Amino acid sequence: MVRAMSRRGAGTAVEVPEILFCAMANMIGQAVVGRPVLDEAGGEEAREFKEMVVELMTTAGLVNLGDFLPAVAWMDLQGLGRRMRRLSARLDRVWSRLLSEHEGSDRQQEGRGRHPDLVDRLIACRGDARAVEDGVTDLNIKALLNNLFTAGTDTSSSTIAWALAEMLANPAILRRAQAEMDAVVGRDRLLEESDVPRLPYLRAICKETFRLHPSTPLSLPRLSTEPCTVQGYLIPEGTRLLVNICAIGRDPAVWAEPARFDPGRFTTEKASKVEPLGSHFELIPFGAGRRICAGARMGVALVHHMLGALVHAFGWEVPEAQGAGMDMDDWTRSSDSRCRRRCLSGPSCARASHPART
Ligand code: HEM
Repeated sequence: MVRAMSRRGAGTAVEVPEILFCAMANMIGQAVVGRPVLDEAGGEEAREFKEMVVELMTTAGLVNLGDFLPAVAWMDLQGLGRRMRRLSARLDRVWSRLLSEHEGSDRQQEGRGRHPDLVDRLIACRGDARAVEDGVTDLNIKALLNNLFTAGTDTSSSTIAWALAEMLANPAILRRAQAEMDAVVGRDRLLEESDVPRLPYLRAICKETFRLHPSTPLSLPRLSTEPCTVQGYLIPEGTRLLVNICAIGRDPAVWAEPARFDPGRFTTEKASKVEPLGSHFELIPFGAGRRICAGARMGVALVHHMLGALVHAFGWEVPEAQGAGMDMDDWTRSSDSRCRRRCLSGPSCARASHPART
């Protein structure tokens, strides 16, 4: 990602969300199918894939009348069911192509021999009734690809885009982060993942972004399997539950000046121990408990490393052509439903120019 950006030359404007999304899909591709899946410079294929992922997440998050009035659900009054089926068919074509390419390439398969990727292992279990009750089917594999690529890409890339946008809006934070990196990493090489434990301010910036801009603001809908009482409220069996992650991160009873982006709040000795991985309930961008995000540790590692690499390697500024500056509104501050899409795919500010530093 950093190489692709520097090839564009100093001072060129880059569409940050696009380039991040592409890098993210490629890293997940590397782990899952053993190769990058998109052209690293972004382009049409990356744009189309990102569009599908964002549409999937926004459509799934819309209020569907049929959920509240089951008697009329079959009419699909808002057309959401039709929209999801169309989208699902488009995505299914992408996964089918990936799966058959994976099987088709003997040379690649030989190369992977010693280091089988996730799909190699799943293919090896296909039809093996001992592995899973009815064996693993192509449909199972495609569903898993769908899960990993959609849940892992836009979540991580929009978090990084928001972090960068907040740093551009607060240049003192950007300068402090770069000073920390210069002291720890220097300017002769790129920042590596192993540097992250020695960069407490970078980690504080990531936590503050997880708090203020969680990529999954209402988590995923869950269903209670038995009745229970929570703080005096009876929740009957079969209730659909949404955890308002966004409101938890902005609770004024817990966070001073909750609307302010202030990584400093995580630099005190006590607050620096608050981690976003589900054991501190005031900060749960990945959910918590048994159904916590399956990729939480990967998500944290990717956000730290990629944000760090971008901030360390380049100087950042908003291009003059952007005019009045950045639009930092998200869906919590607007009744416009398009803002929800914007919140998921990152702020509209994220086109930035990037003279290289490293
Ligand atoms: C910044 C990055 C990410 C954030 C903020 C995030 C957030 C979340 C949240 C809030 C949930 C719902 C948890 C719940 O219901 O309690 C979730 C579920 C999930 N996430 Fe992530 N995620 C991120 C990255 C990833 C990555 C990198 C992957 C995999 C490559 C991933 C895979 C999944 C999967 C498979 C689920 C569904 C788990 C289930 O079915 O219970 N996520 N994520």
